[in-house]
Amino acid sequence: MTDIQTPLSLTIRRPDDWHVHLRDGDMLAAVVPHTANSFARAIVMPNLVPPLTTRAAVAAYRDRIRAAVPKGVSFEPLMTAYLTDAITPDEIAAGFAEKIWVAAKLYPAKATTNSDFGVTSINGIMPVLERMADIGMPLLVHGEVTDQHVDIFDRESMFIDTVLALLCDRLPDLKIVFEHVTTADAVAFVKSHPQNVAATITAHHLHINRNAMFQGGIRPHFYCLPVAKREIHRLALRDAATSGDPRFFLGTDSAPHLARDKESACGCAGLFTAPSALAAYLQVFEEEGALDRFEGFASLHGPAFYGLPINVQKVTLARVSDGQAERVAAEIVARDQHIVPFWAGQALPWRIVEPATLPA
Ligand SMILES: NC(=O)N[C@@H](CC(=O)O)C(=O)O
Ligand SMILES: [Zn+2]
Ligand SMILES: [Zn+2]
Repeated sequence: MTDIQTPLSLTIRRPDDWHVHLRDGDMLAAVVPHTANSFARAIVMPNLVPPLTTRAAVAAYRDRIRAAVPKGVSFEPLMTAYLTDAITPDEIAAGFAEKIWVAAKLYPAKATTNSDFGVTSINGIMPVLERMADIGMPLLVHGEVTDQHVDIFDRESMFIDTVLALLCDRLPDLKIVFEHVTTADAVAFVKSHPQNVAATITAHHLHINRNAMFQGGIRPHFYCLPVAKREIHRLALRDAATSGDPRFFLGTDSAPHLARDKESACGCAGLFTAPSALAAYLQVFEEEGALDRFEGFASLHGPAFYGLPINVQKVTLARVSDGQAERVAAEIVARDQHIVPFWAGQALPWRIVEPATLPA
């Protein structure tokens, strides 16, 4: 008996990535095509060295990103400002009014990669946050406390209790994106707030729990921040992502680092997921029987939160059989940059089949 299976396919508005790191220089050139291939727009994080804190620096970076987009592909970077203790409400509001940036990013100082210039006290930047609430500008938050005495697996839930809940009480109108949530606590927090509090969820946190970092040995390519948590948290994230709740949307947190910087005695945090993220998300929705909710998560909820139009372009994705599946490279080498991607060597279960080339 032959088993003929109709290939499963899905046509949706072209998705956006609401949290990505594109870096600069050769690394930027190496990674932009991977994001632009899957996503129409992306919120680009400002944690360069030095960080992007002025209109001039962000506008110049936006030009460098646009120049790195392959010909024939349409991709629009949505820029963000990096909040420091010193940044002024006027600079933040001017960049927003001039459409140089669409949001500002709060990195608690030393919480994660390139956050040394981040904010040391939320109270200290209250005038900036008040102005953002007034003008409807979203605050994007890396939500972890930085106290090294707090267990690394508790830093997100502790941030909710000691920082985020108080901020939401104090500025109930401020639009907040709780970035790359990793815990059931964060999911519950977002659900218990009105629509002005939302969250991004990464593909990797939907796939791995903390065991992945220690499977048969130490696995630096599964180390990111916030660090992956227990299985119950991964399941809560899968529930939230596939629930259809518009407060949860796609943000890969694709964060490339040179392989040698991760494969080190003190390896840095961040997973390069851009090449495989879309397929990785889709697999989750397929496994959860929620393919009909994928478009909301990937293409509709984010623009609604940011007050931006949804993409006009559509893409068709198809389930590919194992024999025909494209494999993610074991290592991506471009412009002399050696990067190990998420799902290295594995077959991608879904791919974009239409349009064959993404329109400009
Ligand atoms: N997620 C990470 O582990 N790393 C990010 C920073 C961040 O998003 O916290 C990076 O820039 O490398
Ligand atoms: Zn972060
Ligand atoms: Zn990030």
